[in-house]
Order: sequence, then C-alpha cells, then structure tokens
Amino acid sequence: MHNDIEKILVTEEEIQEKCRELGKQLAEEYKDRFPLAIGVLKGALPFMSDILRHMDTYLEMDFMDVSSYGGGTTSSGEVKIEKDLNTKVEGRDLLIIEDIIDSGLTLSYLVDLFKYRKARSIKIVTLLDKPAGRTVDIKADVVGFKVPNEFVVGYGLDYQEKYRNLPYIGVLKPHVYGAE
Ligand SMILES: O=P(O)(O)OC[C@H]1O[C@H](OP(=O)(O)OP(=O)(O)O)[C@H](O)[C@@H]1O
Ligand code: HPA
Ligand SMILES: [Mg+2]
Repeated sequence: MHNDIEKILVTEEEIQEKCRELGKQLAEEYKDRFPLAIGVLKGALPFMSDILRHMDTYLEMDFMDVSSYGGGTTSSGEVKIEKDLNTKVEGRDLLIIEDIIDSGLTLSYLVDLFKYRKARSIKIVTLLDKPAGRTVDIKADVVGFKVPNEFVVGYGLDYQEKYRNLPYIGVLKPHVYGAE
C-alpha cells in the first residue's frame, strides 16, 4: 500500500470483479445497438479502460475533459470544458463513464449538454457514488460501489493530480492534505 494512504475502501480485486460484471451486463443490454461510450477525463480513464474490455460488442469511444475541482477537495461549482467530443451525439445512445458522482455538478452539466445536443438516450455509469456529497438532484443508472462522505483517491481519482495510478480506492492520511 502507498505510504500516503490511511485505508483502502475498495480493493483492486473488488474493482476488477465489478468491471467484469458491469461490462457483461452492459454488453447484453446494448448488443443490438452501437453506443457511444464517453469517458470523462481524467478520472474515468482506468475505469473506462477496464469496463469496456468486458463489452464484447460494437461500440465507439470518445472523451470529454471537464474539470471543476482544480486539484483540491471541494468543487468550485463551475464545470469547465477543457476538451470537447470529436463525435456528434445527435441520435446516439450514450454511455457516460465516470469515476465518481459527488456533488453531481459535473454529470448534471454533461447530461444537460448532451440532451441539448439531441442524444437519443443517455446512461450514466459510475464506479463510485458518494450520495452524501450531492448538491444537485442526479442519479447514476449503473453504480459500482457506494462510498462514505470522505475524499477518496486512486484508480483515476486524484488529490492535486497525484494517486490516479493506484489500483485501489483509498483515503489519504490527514497530514497529506497539509494546510488546505
Ligand atoms: O460530482 P462532482 O462533485 O462534480 O464530482 C465528480 C467529478 O469530479 C472529478 O473530476 P475533476 O473535476 O476533479 O477532474 P479530473 O477527473 O481531471 O480529476 C471526478 O473525476 C468527477 O468527474
Ligand atoms: O472524493 C473525491 N476524490 C477525488 N476527486 C473527487 N472529485 C469529486 N469527489 C472526489
Ligand atoms: Mg480531480
């Protein structure tokens, strides 16, 4: 375990098993369609990569880079598009792949945007759900694990751009946060 981690909330094995289960479930559901899987960078990268490898079906991938945390542990409340999609979403079945829903601001912004762009259907797939963080009313359609109201890192999730590479979800030791 990394030296800055106080405890592990979801192990690597639990994540990998969940990716297999959810990927197979989604493949069955979308087997007669050609969904557009949209990864929300940067956090969703490991989850997207792992879950989609279990979808033995036709799909297209694209990426959107949005950010609102600016490196810290609280949302600025403003979602900024750093990189937009290269693909038209009009008439498409979308699978939005996220690492976490916390306040819900990022996903509610994206869902509104894709509705405005006339997507045919939108499904939200998130590895983690932190219901206690919610400030806007939004629910994911597919959730891997619920997490308590703590700032979590690992498997895509960062604190000041670090820890995304850890293969598990954990909580940092208090001293790591410094003077924030
Ligand atoms: O529900 P919310 O409160 O909006 O929080 C969830 C979003 O915040 C994080 O992204 P962040 O803006 O930190 O960008 P990153 O993925 O590049 O770390 C995370 O990856 C989600 O996209
Ligand atoms: O708990 C979290 N950890 C890392 N990034 C996040 N973005 C929203 N919530 C979190
Ligand atoms: Mg972040």
